[in-house]
Amino acid sequence: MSVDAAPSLRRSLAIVGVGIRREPRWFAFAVAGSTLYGVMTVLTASAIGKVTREQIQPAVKAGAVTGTQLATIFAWVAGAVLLNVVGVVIRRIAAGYTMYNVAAGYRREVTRQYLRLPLSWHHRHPSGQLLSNANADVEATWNVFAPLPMALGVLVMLVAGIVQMVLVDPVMAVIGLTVFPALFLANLVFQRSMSPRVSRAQQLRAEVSEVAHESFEAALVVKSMGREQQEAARFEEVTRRLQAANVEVGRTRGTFDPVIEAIPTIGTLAVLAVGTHQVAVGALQPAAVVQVAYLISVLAFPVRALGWVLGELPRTVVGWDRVDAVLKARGELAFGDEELKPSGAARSRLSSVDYSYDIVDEAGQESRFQAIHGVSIDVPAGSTVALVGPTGSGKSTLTNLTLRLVDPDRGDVTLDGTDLRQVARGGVSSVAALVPQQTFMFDDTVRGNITLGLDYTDEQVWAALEVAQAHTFVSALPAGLDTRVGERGASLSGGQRQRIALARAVIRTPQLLVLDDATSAVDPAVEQAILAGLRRSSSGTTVLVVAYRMSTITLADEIVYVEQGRVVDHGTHRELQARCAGYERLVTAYAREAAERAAVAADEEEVVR
Ligand SMILES: Nc1ncnc2c1ncn2[C@@H]1O[C@H](COP(=O)(O)OP(=O)(O)OP(=O)(O)O)[C@@H](O)[C@H]1O
Repeated sequence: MSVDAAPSLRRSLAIVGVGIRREPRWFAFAVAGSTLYGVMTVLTASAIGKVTREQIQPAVKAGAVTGTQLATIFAWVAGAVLLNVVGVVIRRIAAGYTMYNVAAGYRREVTRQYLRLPLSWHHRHPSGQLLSNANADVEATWNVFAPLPMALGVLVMLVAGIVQMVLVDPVMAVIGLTVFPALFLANLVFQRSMSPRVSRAQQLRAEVSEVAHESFEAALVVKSMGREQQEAARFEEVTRRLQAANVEVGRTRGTFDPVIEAIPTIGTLAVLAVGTHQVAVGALQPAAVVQVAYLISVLAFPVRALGWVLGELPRTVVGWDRVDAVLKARGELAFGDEELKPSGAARSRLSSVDYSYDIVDEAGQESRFQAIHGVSIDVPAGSTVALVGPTGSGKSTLTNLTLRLVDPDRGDVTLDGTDLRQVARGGVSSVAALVPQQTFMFDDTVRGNITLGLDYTDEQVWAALEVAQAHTFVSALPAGLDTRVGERGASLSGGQRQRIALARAVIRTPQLLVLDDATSAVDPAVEQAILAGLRRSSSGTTVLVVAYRMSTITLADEIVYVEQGRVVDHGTHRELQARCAGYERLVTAYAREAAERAAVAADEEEVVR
């Protein structure tokens, strides 16, 4: 074995050990079943030797076979086969339980870890890769449990078989003992050439799933931009590479398989050649030759089973490395044990906060981009504060910081004076809610999308829908609250989805409600009604709203104006208009856009009349 193959074998065995420790009982059952099979196979050889000696040879000599002889032969062979079958059934069932239980456990862990890891980690990992980690990689890691119990159990068979061979005839046993090392060596060479090829195929399988996922996700862009051909070509390119890698794996297997198959057959032929000569010179009984020839052919199987395990081990290592990278991913948010007060509007503060994103370029080089520079924002309890700033100025990043979806690199973020890093897990989300730019709908009913499984009454749901100005359209839906919205809310318009997402936040009566451009798809009049409704219904709520419309901005008690990740100014709309040139320019543009839209709407009305 090469120098670098040894640690990899040791590593893969260590990984297998991890799996065994998770399902020791089922694994022990599987090995026991396999051992029964191994022992019975060897005993079958003895049974064949015995019936040859005691029943077949006399029958051949007599030139006729009696009913009793036939029945005895049948009873011995059938008994041995039955016990073999029992061993196989136990091993298969228990190995299945071992493999699927361990894989299911790891799938759950990977998924739990995804949900635990902060947004900053998710920013760096495409969802196709996550799918592949939770699925193909977990499978690749634990597939080894299919052949492993058999390989371990039949080791017993190998030892017992060799002992039996030596007992039957030492000369012929020497032939056997040459066959098995040759077979094992051929298997080792086979595994060494397979290992890199199998690793590459596994890596490419993950890549195919990543590209496929991205293509399906981007279906709308691809179709609307007429990029079907290019996207199909991109997918084809990666699948071709996978195809080539799999063909390479098949070719290697195809080259070795005949050699590995041929070795025991050559051994059996050698035993028959030497054996018949020995029988002819009267040195050996025919039964002994039959027994040893049978042993060589059946013992080739355990050696092959060991080969299958060795064949699976490279995939185990590749799969494990990818799964383990997720499980060991750092950056999990640490939680404290502070509780936030259960009700009443909360005061939210950011003090001298810096935040940087990790960026990975085409060449895989990591760097950091500082998006937020020394920002301090105070949102007094019960107030409505608007965040205003040009595109890319850091507004969404600030909302993420406010709700501790990410932690600042420097400075701190508090709710009612408690540093969010000290709050217990789940504490922040139980008192604060975010309605993000991109709304997500589950393929569930309207009710399910609002309650998210919590126990709210229909009255509460309708009240939240009313604040979100969604009650009219929901009551007009065919099944009202029970209407299914389709995958990602496909059966709803963008504005309707936003209003359901808003109702989802409102029903929780949060102490802090953060709206990140959450009403962009509803028309200004409805938006005005929503914000007025929020103010009326939410004396117990503080609202931080990322605003793009004059109507939203003028409703706020205070406006914070940001540019390039820095707070440039804050105050009332009038104050900022008077003293902040950047703000003035931006809101003038918003006002102009609103006026143009109103003019178009008026024209359309005129045409209709
Ligand atoms: N996941 C990310 N990785 C790297 N950089 C990011 C990431 N998300 C945002 N940025 C960068 O951080 C800066 C602030 O982005 P942010 O989304 O907070 O701006 P914004 O003011 O909300 O923009 P918009 O008004 O367009 O929604 C931008 O320059 C953006 O390119």
